Amino acid sequence: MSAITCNSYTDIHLDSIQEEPCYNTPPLTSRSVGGNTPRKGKRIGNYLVGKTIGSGTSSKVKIGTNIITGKKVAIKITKPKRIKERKEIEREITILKLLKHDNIIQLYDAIYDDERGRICLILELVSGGELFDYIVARGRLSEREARKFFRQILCGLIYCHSNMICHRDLKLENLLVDDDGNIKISDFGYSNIIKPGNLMSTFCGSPVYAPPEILLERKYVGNEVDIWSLGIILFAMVTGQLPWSLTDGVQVEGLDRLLKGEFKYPSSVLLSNEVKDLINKMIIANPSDRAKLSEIKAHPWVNKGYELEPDEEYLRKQAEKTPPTTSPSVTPDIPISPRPISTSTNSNQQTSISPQFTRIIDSLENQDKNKPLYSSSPNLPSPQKANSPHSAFKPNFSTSNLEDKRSIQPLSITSPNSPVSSSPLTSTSTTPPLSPITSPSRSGASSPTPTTPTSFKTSLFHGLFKKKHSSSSVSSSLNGGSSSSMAGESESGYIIQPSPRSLTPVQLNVATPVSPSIEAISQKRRFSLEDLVKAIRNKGFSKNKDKLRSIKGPFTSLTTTSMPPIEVVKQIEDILNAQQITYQQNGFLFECKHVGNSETVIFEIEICRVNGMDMYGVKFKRLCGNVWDYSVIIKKTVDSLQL
Ligand SMILES: Nc1ncnc2c1ncn2[C@@H]1O[C@H](COP(=O)(O)OP(=O)(O)OP(=O)(O)O)[C@@H](O)[C@H]1O
Repeated sequence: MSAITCNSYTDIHLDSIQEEPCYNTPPLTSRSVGGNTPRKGKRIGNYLVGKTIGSGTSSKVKIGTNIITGKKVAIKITKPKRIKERKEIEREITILKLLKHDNIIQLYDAIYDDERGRICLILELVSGGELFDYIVARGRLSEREARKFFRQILCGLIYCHSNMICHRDLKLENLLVDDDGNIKISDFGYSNIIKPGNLMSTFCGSPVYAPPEILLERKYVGNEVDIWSLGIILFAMVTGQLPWSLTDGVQVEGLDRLLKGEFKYPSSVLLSNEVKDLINKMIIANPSDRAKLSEIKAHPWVNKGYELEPDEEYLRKQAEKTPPTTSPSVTPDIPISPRPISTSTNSNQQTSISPQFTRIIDSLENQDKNKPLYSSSPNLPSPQKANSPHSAFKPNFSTSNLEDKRSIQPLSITSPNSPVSSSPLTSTSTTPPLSPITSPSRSGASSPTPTTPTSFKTSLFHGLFKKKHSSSSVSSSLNGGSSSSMAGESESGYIIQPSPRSLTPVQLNVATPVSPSIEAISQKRRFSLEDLVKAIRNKGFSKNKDKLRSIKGPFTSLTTTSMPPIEVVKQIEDILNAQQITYQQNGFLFECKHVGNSETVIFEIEICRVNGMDMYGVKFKRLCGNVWDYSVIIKKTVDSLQL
């Protein structure tokens, strides 16, 4: 590479980064080789650039070899053109730097090639390729094998969520398989910090794996989005198919069912009731009804044939790997047990967030405000440090409900004799296993709604949507795999990328025999999440009233809260059901009808944002009926609300 100016770590400004030890190689130009004999070929920093092993919408991933140590890495090269793209990659760096877990891809370094406008992520190389390809090669996975992968995905995700990070783009293509058959969650470009009481509104992810709230452009908390995607992933693993067919362009087949969370299992695939039960509890349209990670990890299917729940097993393995010592021989990367501060989200919910973590949240928020991202040198562990005992997994898993309690030990790297790591098996999850299928929308262990089974012949994930062109695995690339180009954008703004590999979704509405086989569809146009959201808008699914309105009031202390509106929605549903009030819900608006002895009362309940404040309010409006009856109902409702 000629005259590259690799301002390695030019300017990341997060304090957390500075607290980590600096193992970085010094910033290099292409001619600086750290004392060793320079090797020929393209270089990025200290890395000799090899073959392309994958590519995404905005990146190319190549094999790199550290010219000093000879260690192989993956180099994700991005050339952000827009601020949004740059933010995404910077966010990915920021978040990846915080995460150290065996089931999450490790970031070793980030190199800023200012001259060529590139940002290069030096990542742990995962040689087995994408889980997507793994499934394609096999048609589908046995439940046993799916369980093994699923437990590992769960471990990584529990770690993320307990550290208040949601991924928001979980899909088979972002789950890499290493040489030992272990999962590594990758691509944290859309990940975000879950800030208690705050809702997210960015629509992101991949159409096939995105839940209704994203497609309908509603606000969401974050965790539930990942749970939905997890459900789709499990469905795909065990059936080799997707629950819905979202066909090319704006002809969105199966969309109504997707938005309602209705799907059917292919009749050609014999599945256990347990796995269906678990999938049914994850793929649920209403985000607050989706199973929590604490329920999922305790589910009988997840633990069949295993002694411990996934995270407990992980901790045990970590403890076995780390020899017990009385005093830590190495200073932890991040302080042990940072003094927590409390962020109260509501009376029942207490969240402890370390000052360090708060800084990170603030930094990410500043990113959103277009503040400069980089101002100081980040210090990332070098590849040589990848297996440091301090990369052990230490979230607090003893909570019975991770999402609800949000009791976290963010980023606490615990020394081998710290309380957490010394007793890794003391997790005391009190969450009972999930009960048998309870979802009212699902009958038995199968689909909730009678829909015609459909075949999954081609393009399950690929031809339909934006799909990365990657070689089938790193190994094949090492043996001379082809290179690929970055995805381009068409004039219309659609992402067009010829896909050499494709899978097919369940073709609902088409009475063809179910086939789990996967055929390749090439040259099929993909469409992005944006296109799908537009299509939904055009179809009129997404109405304004689905959005949270911002109003001044009037509100009282009994009708205001900092609780996420989605939780308030759930409460209102429960209260109305308990009072036997019929209602129709449109996003944050409930149109209610109470048939009394004398008269029918019709009224509205709406959850709104309190103008200019980070609070939400519940607003009531009588449309018709007796005022006295109405006030009795409202009093009861307000008294039952726990805001
Ligand atoms: N560490 C790694 N080791 C091996 N292969 C990798 C690694 N990271 C990424 N890849 C390959 O490169 C592909 C693209 O990477 P990645 O998903 O991170 O890119 P992206 O541009 O963020 O993708 P997207 O289109 O989802 O935005 C992956 O699907 C995978 O096949």
